[in-house]
Amino acid sequence: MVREARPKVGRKARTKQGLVPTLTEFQAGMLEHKPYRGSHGAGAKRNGTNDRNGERKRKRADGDRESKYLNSKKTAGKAEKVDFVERSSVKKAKAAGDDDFYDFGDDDEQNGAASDSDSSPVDDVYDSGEDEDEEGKPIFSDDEGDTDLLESANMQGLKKAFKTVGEKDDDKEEDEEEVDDDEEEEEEVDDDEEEEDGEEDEFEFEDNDSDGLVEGSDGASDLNDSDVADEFDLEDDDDEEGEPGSDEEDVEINVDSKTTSILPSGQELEASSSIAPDIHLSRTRIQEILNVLDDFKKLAEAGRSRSEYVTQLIADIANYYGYTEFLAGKLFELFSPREALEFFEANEVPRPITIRTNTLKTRRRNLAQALVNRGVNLKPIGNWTKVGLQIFDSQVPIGATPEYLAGHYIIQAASSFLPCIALAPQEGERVLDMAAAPGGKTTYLSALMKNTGCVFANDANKARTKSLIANIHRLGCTNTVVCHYDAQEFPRVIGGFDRVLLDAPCSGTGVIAKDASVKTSRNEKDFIDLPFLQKKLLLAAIDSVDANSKTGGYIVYSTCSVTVDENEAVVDYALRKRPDVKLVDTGLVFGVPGFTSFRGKEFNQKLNLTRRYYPHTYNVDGFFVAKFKKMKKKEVKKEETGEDKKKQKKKETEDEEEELTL
Ligand SMILES: C[S@@+](CC[C@H](N)C(=O)[O-])C[C@H]1O[C@@H](n2cnc3c(N)ncnc32)[C@H](O)[C@@H]1O
Repeated sequence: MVREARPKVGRKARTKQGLVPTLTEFQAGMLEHKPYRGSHGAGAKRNGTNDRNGERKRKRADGDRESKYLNSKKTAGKAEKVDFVERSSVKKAKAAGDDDFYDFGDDDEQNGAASDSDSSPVDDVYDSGEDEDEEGKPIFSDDEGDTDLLESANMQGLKKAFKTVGEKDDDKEEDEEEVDDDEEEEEEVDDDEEEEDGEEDEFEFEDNDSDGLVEGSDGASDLNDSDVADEFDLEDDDDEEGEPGSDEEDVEINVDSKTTSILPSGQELEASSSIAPDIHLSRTRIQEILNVLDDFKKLAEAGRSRSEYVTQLIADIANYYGYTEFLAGKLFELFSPREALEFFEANEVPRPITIRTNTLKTRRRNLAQALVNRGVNLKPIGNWTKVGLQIFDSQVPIGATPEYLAGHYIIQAASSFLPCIALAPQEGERVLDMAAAPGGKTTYLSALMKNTGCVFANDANKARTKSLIANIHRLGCTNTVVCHYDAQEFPRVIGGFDRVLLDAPCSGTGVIAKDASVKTSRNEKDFIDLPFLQKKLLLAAIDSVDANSKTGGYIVYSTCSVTVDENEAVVDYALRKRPDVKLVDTGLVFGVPGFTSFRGKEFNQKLNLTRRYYPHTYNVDGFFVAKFKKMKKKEVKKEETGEDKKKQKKKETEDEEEELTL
């Protein structure tokens, strides 16, 4: 029986006791991982590469944090339950023969299963995320090259992360289905051959989830609900509130006794400013403050304002997770306090390894079969993509298989598929990919166009075009022209495109799980400079599109950042500056609608057509996608009603003010 855990939209962790599970608990969860499919299961071995110093450091820091936390839990009399999780996990690890169970920070050998940047013959291709732009900060790409920090087993980790104490398994599917053969019919390779050789029967995917998201779990645990409850001592948590010994009661007692002392006094604050921050104090207080914020009237200390609690909460989050207070605050304000915590927790866990089938060379089922034969455990990502595969574990380096070298697939983050799907380029069109390196999206566009028409793949950074060219060659994209202009120079360089993709340079706040340096490297100036560049690039993208294109006239803007400054604010600006474009539906089947207002700022109401993606909701990188349609002159006139004109006037005044700040 296959059991699936899928993070859901807006799902809240039920933290009746303590925080969502810690990294140690996440890792403990990994040991339950079993291969979803195929007879070459590599057990709980995790994927990764040798090139992961930053990641190791982060994990060590997390390990330290965890052990500190466990110590603090013990002193707080809570040790038993946490300790039990540890002990039972160790037992499982031993049973599974996993000697490296505690070696989370130093797993070079274990991680040979994924793209190995040290040994891969295509080293140069994997440079994104490590390259530096002119300011010396990384340019973020969610594609190949960044994936070498990913680990397959984290899906189970996320499952544990969001399955907090007492939560029911309501999101698990027990039914297995074969993937509908119809979906394969839409793939590029001719179906007829397939039917003749009857390969459908040879390779059946199981259970393609109807919600179409990236799996939040390995989907392979054979524990049933009661096993899970036994294993992690969850039974009590489903008890009625207030029952003796229930965790609910623990929380109440905890809160009652601490409401007066959660926030530090002035003296304590002064004293703490001269000593090193206490991570386990922060962690405990995070939960206590969340409890207070849940029921402020009842639980707040007299004379303390909500903002005092929020300020302390942000400081504790910054301290515990290692962010600057500035960035912690900026990200915190996107969510409710509890959801913010889910977001920060999800940033501590790598996203699943995913690959995209290159339909110019093969079809997904053939690729899957070939990889299964090599000892790769995988399954389709979800219903929303016919070309994506999620890798659970592998006995071979995913970045160096013969299929990889032959260009049958590219290692690509699932979120990175989204802008290409939204752009939906058609055969025979002229398409511009304005910021293309290392080419994950360019090569997808090329495949969607079946190597017809022309994709202009541009990147301002000449060094990065090396990896772009390498990917284009490896994947056999013959309809592509590479250039390296500052994209602001379009359409002067060349214009009149049917479609333009602007996957903009951004702060990378959606990919913190991949690059923890974002936590401390981004400052206020970045969130002025980057949107400034993004706005200019977006206007250039719009101006490069032919409104009279017979088949297109579309622009897609995307970032792997979750901040409003880099997303809705940029799109709203473009709508004001270019009345000949309107937002249209992205066609993406999942994603949270973009903000139509944020912290007192009103945006164009059509911003609800844009889509946001978060690691904690969909187990994909944080991402943003907006799709515009450039209108013909006649259409623009029709759109402009009297009401719109009034609004336009108001916006123009705002624009002028904004110009002054830019
Ligand atoms: C998010 S990455 C693009 C990832 C790429 N679309 C992919 O899918 O592989 C952003 C890219 O923008 C490029 N870039 C930065 N400023 C640029 C500019 N002014 N014009 C064109 N490209 C620029 C960077 O070199 C970087 O490769």
